[in-house]
Amino acid sequence: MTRDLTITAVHLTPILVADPPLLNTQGVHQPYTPRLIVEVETADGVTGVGETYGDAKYLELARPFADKLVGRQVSDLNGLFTLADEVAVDSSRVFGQVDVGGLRGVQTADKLRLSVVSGFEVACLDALGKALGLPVHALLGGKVRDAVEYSAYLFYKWADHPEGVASEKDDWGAAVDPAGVVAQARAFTERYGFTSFKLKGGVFPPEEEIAAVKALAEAFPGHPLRLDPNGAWSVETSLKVAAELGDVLEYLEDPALGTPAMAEVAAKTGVPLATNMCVTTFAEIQEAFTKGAVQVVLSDHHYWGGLRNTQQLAAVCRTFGVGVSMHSNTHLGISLAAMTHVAATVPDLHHACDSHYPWQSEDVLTERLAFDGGKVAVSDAPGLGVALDRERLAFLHRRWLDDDGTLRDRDDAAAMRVADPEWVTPSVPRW
Ligand SMILES: O=C([O-])[C@@H](O)[C@@H](O)[C@H](O)[C@@H](O)C(=O)[O-]
Ligand SMILES: [Mg+2]
Repeated sequence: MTRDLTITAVHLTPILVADPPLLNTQGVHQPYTPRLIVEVETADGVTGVGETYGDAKYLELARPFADKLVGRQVSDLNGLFTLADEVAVDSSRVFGQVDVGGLRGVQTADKLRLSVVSGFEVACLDALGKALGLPVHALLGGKVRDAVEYSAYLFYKWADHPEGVASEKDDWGAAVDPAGVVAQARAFTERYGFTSFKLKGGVFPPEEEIAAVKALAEAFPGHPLRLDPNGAWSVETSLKVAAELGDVLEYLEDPALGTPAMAEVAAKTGVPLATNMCVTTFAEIQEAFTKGAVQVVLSDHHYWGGLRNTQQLAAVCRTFGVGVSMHSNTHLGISLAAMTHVAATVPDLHHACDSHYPWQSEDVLTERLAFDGGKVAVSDAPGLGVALDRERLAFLHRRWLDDDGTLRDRDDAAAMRVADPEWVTPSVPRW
């Protein structure tokens, strides 16, 4: 049997999906957040789907990339990086852009480019898997586990988005103190069976966040707990928090910003440090590992450049005795499926992965992925094992088209200014 794996069409659909008012150190999530859905079609009529960040700067790179992809083989995964280099040269305006201090670490042009590649890589793997009748994990060398564990991703949050903002109502309620955080954690366990918990910090003064983690430790004795202020603390504050919470934390995530500060913290505490901010590219590994700045790297397959790069990162971490797990930003089911396939192939995955998915009430799939006992079962169906709901996709795309441009780029500080006009993104360290 012969198959024609030539890519005959690529469709890019930017969408806006509902997002609750989750607080972080930069502000609050907007009522809708942009994502980009990628579809790759082959000559044989197979379609593969991918998902990545959907802000304008990603779209600017994704469009020329999509044009260049037509005519290539869906199996040419290495070629995606060469193509990205060509697009980067053509789009030198975007390529030169550097934005320091985002929640995803230093946002270099290289990372933007890799995030775009990841959406196409996942779509190509999905198409290839469907064409060959193999699940994505088999294309990655095969699963070593049948289910992947995720942690409950707790956020301080308001009950509603600020008044006057059109948005979907969520049923989580507010969480702005230790009791609210514990109630949210209970809801997570009841709804999804999670057994480990991560609290997004950097929102309230450290003493309040310490109290919240202590309350979690009391409510869920012996369960793995993490706190992630996204680099909002000084070295001194980080060490105080580590001393207070050392007995109950699985790890502290990005307490201080950047490798030198993280190395200073790591040198003076026994609490393991994790990051999705100071090690976000292969180029950042050497300094961080040499200085002993991090004990766990949280891969985000989007900005690491896809599932195969995530496997390579895991291999480097294994070599240096550094742990690996998965970071998450706001995402939908295609990305959760992709994360689950790659996580299923990583041998030493000793920490539950992060996922924002429970916070997303909307999706583009006919059937949402389910957490059972805090785990997602690894699909053995061809490709990712998910199906696109075209009506939902069209509806969410319509929302993107109707937006006047204010929500097409995620801006947590702008969302906060709706509630507090004086708000400016705090300088770092905040405490
Ligand atoms: O969604 C958020 O507010 C998070 O803070 C996100 O932007 C981070 O990238 C992330 O979840 C993290 O672990 O740092
Ligand atoms: Mg983090």
